[in-house]
Amino acid sequence: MVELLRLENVTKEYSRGLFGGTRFRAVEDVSFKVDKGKILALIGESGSGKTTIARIILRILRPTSGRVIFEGKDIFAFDAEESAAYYRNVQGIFQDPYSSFNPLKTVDDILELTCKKYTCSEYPENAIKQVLERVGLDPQSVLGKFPHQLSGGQLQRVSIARALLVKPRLLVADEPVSMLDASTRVDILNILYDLKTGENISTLLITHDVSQAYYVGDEIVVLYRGHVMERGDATILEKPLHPYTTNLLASVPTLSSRWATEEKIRAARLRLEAEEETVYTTTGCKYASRCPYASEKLGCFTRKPPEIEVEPGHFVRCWLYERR
Ligand SMILES: Nc1ncnc2c1ncn2[C@@H]1O[C@H](COP(=O)(O)OP(=O)(O)OP(=O)(O)O)[C@@H](O)[C@H]1O
Repeated sequence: MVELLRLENVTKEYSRGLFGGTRFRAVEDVSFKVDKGKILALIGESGSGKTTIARIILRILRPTSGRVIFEGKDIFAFDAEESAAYYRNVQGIFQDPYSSFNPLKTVDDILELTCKKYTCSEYPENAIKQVLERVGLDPQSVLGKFPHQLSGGQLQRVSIARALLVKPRLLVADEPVSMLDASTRVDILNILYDLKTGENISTLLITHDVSQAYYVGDEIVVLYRGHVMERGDATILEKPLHPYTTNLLASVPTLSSRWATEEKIRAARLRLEAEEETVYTTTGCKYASRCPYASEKLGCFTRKPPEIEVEPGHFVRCWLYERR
């Protein structure tokens, strides 16, 4: 496997509170790599730091510490030429396709502008038709239309087509299908899969949905409150080791189980709110207050667990796996 991008101990602190007086770590000591021609799925619940990581990789944010290495070089040490190449090589696809486009411009205008900015081809019209067909759109059905005249699924395909115009090496797709209906979701995930196998394009797929991650992910990274709790190839979702991953998989709804009662939902929400503040200041494991296995004896409440390689390529951040 050939590495394309690597995060090394990335930490991001934000200012919080009145006048930004307190600092808190939204992302802490995160390391993982994305290989060429592979899909890495980054899973995490709301607030776990997924978008922060995406924004760091897209160079919208700088990490407080740690490095992001693309093809062997720190992306925050690039010169102007390398930065321009990076912005071409790494393209973002976002959750809400409607907010990704200027509502006053037609699809042709939008794609031509991208072509002009990146001089994508000698024949922009042909290039545009080609990428639209690559994402399963009939050019005639979308060219000349404004974003609001297209469905969410069509528009998300247009945003992937726009990214493809510049021949990227890596797509950073932040919840790209969470606003789409179930069948359109699968179509878009299939496109990411086809781009990987056909054009060797890697994807960092950010999602809160474990089933999406398992559907297309070659590698999986499970994030909780800014920490990577477990990572490895897709089989880690078949035999999860971290109590958080196990819990996450157990909470995937199935047709045989009905939605929880109002009371249960309210209790869960209250518990999460109560945890919110303590979890960011804990000196121990961030999952300790919810973990059924957490104990004083293991040190879960006082010691931050390191990433432990439990089997080759399978990392778990949990004291249960400490070799004694
Ligand atoms: N600019 C900011 N200033 C202060 N806090 C921030 C800022 N951006 C994000 N945060 C906080 O950092 C934490 C991680 O946010 P982030 O958006 O990265 O999470 P996420 O996993 O993408 O969540 P979601 O799925 O809800 O988008 C959250 O607690 C959020 O409130």
